[in-house]
Amino acid sequence: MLEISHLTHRFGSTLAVDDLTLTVPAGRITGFIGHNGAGKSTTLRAAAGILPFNAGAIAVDGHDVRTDPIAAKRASAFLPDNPDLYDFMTGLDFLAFIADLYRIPRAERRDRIGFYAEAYDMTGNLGGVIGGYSHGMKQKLALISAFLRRPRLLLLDEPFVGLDPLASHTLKEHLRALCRDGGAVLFSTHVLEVAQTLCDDIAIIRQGRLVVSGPTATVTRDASLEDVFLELQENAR
Ligand SMILES: Nc1ncnc2c1ncn2[C@@H]1O[C@H](COP(=O)(O)OP(=O)(O)OP(=O)(O)O)[C@@H](O)[C@H]1O
Repeated sequence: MLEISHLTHRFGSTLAVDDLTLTVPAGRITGFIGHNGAGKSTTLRAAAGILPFNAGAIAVDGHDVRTDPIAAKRASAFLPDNPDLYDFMTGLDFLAFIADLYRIPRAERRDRIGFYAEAYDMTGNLGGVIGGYSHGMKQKLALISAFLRRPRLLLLDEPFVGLDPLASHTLKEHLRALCRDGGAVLFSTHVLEVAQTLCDDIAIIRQGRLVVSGPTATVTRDASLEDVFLELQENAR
């Protein structure tokens, strides 16, 4: 579903991502783990088609993000760690705007908004302006807008930070459901426990380079990775 080949990107003299190759298959949740500044957000933004990267190639559901950007963006939804939404709009206006943008038929949008708003306990808040939302409420609205689109690929940057335990639980269920329906998920996290319990696959990035990727059980069992895990755990603390 997502094919990243030899992705390389620099910000000035900082080599943020260095020759990274990673595949996220359909039907699987992949956890993208690394310490602060490892290159996770840069990779996710490149995959989402919002960061013009220096070298390499990325395809989403077979669509090259550089040569076929509209099809690639249509197939994926990206949630940044700090969603920048339109403060002057109500939550409902924002969702209607996204539904218009992605041409979601009226009956479907009503059903999906109703379903996801209920699931994230946002039904009573959608009439309020986004500027008055808490950080967690903004995050939930961004999640609803992503699920509303039924993306094939979901790219999430630290999605569990700021969510209450119930919303975190709901999100995990929705990620699993998206994969059951043939979609794929790539999300970044510092929390190893979340990755270990939720992910089918884990990819570890350090200083812009992919250290390892593969099925969670294999990656976490590999003794040579103990150092990487310890380092990440220290970082998380
Ligand atoms: N817009 C930017 N301008 C300059 N340097 C940047 C920019 N964005 C990221 N970087 C640098 O690129 C490197 C990778 O950053 P990135 O945000 O991808 O890491 P990350 O793994 O997502 O980190 P975190 O877990 O802290 O979010 C870091 O050295 C960072 O300082």
